[in-house]
Amino acid sequence: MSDIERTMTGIAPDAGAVRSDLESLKRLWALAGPLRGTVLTGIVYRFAQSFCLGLGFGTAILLVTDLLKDDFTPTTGWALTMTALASLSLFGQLLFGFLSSKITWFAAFDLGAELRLAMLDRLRRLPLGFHLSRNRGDTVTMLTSDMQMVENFMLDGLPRIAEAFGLPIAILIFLAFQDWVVALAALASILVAVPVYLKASRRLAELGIRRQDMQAAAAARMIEFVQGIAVIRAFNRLAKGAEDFRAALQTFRDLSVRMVLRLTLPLVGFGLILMLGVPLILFAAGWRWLGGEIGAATAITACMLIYATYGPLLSLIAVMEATRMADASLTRMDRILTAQPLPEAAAPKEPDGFDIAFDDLSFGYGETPVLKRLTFTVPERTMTAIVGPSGAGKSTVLNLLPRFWDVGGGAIRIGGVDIREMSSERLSRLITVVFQDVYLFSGTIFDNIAFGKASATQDEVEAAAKAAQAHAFIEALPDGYRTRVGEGGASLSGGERQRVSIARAILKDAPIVLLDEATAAIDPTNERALQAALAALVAEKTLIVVAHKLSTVRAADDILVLDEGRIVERGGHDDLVAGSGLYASLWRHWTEAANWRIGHK
Ligand SMILES: Nc1ncnc2c1ncn2[C@@H]1O[C@H](COP(=O)(O)OP(=O)(O)OP(=O)(O)O)[C@@H](O)[C@H]1O
Repeated sequence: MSDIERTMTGIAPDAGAVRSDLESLKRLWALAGPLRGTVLTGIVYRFAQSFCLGLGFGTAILLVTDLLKDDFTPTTGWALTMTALASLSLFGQLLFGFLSSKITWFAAFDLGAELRLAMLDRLRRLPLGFHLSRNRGDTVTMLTSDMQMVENFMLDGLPRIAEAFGLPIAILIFLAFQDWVVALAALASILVAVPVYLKASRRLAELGIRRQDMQAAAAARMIEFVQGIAVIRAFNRLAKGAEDFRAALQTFRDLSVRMVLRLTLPLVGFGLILMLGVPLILFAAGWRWLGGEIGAATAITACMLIYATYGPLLSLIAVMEATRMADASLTRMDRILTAQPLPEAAAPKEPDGFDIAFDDLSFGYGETPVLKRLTFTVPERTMTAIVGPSGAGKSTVLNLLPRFWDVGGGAIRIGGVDIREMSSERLSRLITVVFQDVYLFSGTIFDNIAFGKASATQDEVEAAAKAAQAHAFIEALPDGYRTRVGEGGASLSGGERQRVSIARAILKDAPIVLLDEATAAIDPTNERALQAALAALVAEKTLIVVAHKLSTVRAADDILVLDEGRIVERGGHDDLVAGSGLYASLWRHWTEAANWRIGHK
């Protein structure tokens, strides 16, 4: 793997398992789950369609060999049999062709839908760290083009493999009835060529995965380009964005060319070995005819059928790339499907109350410890503020409560129950998180607020919006609550977005609220509205807030001062400010900054 690939894809070189075609088919088979029966029926129909074509050829053999016999006199029964066989071949091809197309289309789409749902479910259950360490564009590509590759393989590749074998098998059976030596001669080159094909395909596996990764990286660059368009324009870096995309495409192209080059020789080898069957059959047929073992008619028809035997198998060459692409897609999807989700409690417990206890808690995102042996409790319906310098680990404390990550050492208990022993669904109902960065989904304002409670009525949504001081500005929008906001809430101001997110949290009405206060100063009107909104949200709740504002810190029942992942001070505001520790110095800086702002107004 080249440096540029590693940089662009962010994927470790050993991240993709290299599988043979047969192993890939097995993997696909395992993924097909309950649809296996349908998939198999589709393949069997396609095989039958091809077999029926072979029946046509077989009928022709019988017809010619019989007619060429010296002592043969056609009878009505014979004519009827030939007509029936030919009709059966034609009718079978039409019928099985239709059935196979119909059933494989349905199976492919059903499988695609099932796989997408399985992927989304897995994505939902994976720790947040997994998502943050991945490129968002890569996940999107996996859910779109990788899925498409697998669907196409089910729809087209797999049936074509069945088809490639149906006709040759039918012909071989007919030949075997005529003369087993000729049939064996026809089979010999197939037996040697197929392993060559499988080996060649396996050689392509690793390149195929890298090629798909690069394609995903190119798509990711495009997504990044669109998402960061404002920054790119502000810094006049349009050319840089295009350059990155071009570099990704160039690497993708180079890998594709290498793949074709690497494919050429083994595929020519496969074709050559297969076609060696032609002289072999000619020799066998001639030898058997000269030896008087078979009639001239059999020898001639065997020679005529040579290309019908090998032609369909040669079409496997075209299927190889589709197989490799589908396999690469499967390998990429496996990175998600086989990633370890957060463990779920086998026998979930119910919390007794909503007090929170951090018990000797340690945590690091990687090797470096971020939180070091924190022990503190937050009694029910109280407010605890966490303060400290940037990077001290304040947001990390909040991230561990909803299990965005699992703790490294120690435990977090809510109502006496370790959060890992509750069901994730119960834990999610217990906690509302209001982030610094508000995310609104593309949809109406109503949908965005109702996100907090699936069954919310218009009245409930409006009541929550009123409490969050958002009703007035929502009513003033062109379509009120039915106004659509762009992805991320693009069409609203920062303060408006925040109040919509608080309305969403109010509607959820969870007993524990985690609040990562916005650091950016906002205008006084918005600030007042925001404070009122927050007051409505946190009334009667157990609240932990990462505090950046003087008003918030003063209002807290308890203040934790965090520095380099440790609690260095703890207590009420008055006691802490009277001391000479970190809090007193932080407080001095805050008040100086506030006075400075006021003085400069
Ligand atoms: N997803 C992550 N992956 C790896 N390291 C992280 C991640 N998030 C935070 N960190 C690191 O963990 C440490 C604590 O970060 P955290 O965001 O908890 O600090 P904070 O006190 O909230 O800072 P701030 O006040 O600036 O928001 C920092 O050194 C940060 O670089």
